[in-house]
Amino acid sequence: LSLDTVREFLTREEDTVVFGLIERAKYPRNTPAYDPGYLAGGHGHNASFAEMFVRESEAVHAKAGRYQSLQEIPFFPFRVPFTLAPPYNFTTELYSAAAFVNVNDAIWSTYFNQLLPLLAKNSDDGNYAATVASDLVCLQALSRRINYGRYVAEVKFIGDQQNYTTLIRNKDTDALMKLLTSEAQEDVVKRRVQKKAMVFGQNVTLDGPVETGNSNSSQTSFKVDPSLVYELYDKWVIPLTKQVEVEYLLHRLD
Ligand SMILES: O=C(O)C(=O)C[C@]1(C(=O)O)C=C[C@@H](O)C=C1
Repeated sequence: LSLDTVREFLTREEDTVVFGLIERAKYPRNTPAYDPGYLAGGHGHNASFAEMFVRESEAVHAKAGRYQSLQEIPFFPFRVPFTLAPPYNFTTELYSAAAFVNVNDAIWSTYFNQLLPLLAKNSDDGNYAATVASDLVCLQALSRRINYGRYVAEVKFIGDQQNYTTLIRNKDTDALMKLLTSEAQEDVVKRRVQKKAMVFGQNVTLDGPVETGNSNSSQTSFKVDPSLVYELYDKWVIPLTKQVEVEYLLHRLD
């Protein structure tokens, strides 16, 4: 594990996040799928259709061993044994006391409350199952990307143990945040995801050249607004990743 390899992972996840958003943007808001009142009587608590779908899907994934790899953390922790496949002997680069640090709760509420209203058109076509299936893909991609901050933090800790150890001992959250931040890198990431939204989200036709999405072609319309993807990273994805990094570091010497 090195800073280059963890950054490569984050870069590849950008593709998954952007494609996920493009797929979700195919469907309208479909608000009943998120309304706890829609499933009357469900499972004895007020879960929305989206929540039920994610919970049931994750149970299948857990059974298939998806969360044996620490790269992914489910939104709903289970004690479901994985029975569909033989175990794989994963090695982990993470420090065990900090390995399960995650911000899935914050990702969940940010996705449904802040992002979806900006992403999907405000109407209802009844395709709730397909819609929440695409939410699940987005949530998994965002969670994998953001909670990968654990790996980034491990690399940074190993690379500068002396400074990090002092700050961790002092529980100096602000100084940790400062030490792990690279504004130049954040700028690269935000501009790259915006460009990916332009490249992946253009309409491809056989006539004419490939649309480049440059600002003087006013015809160009993208499946997801590239500036929304920039903002998603600027306001949520990067800050939450940094929160994971800080929380991981705070447990790095436990
Ligand atoms: O690449 C890093 O160094 C990271 O820590 C990841 C990340 C990001 O979320 O993209 C977060 C904090 C840094 O300021 C820069 C980028």
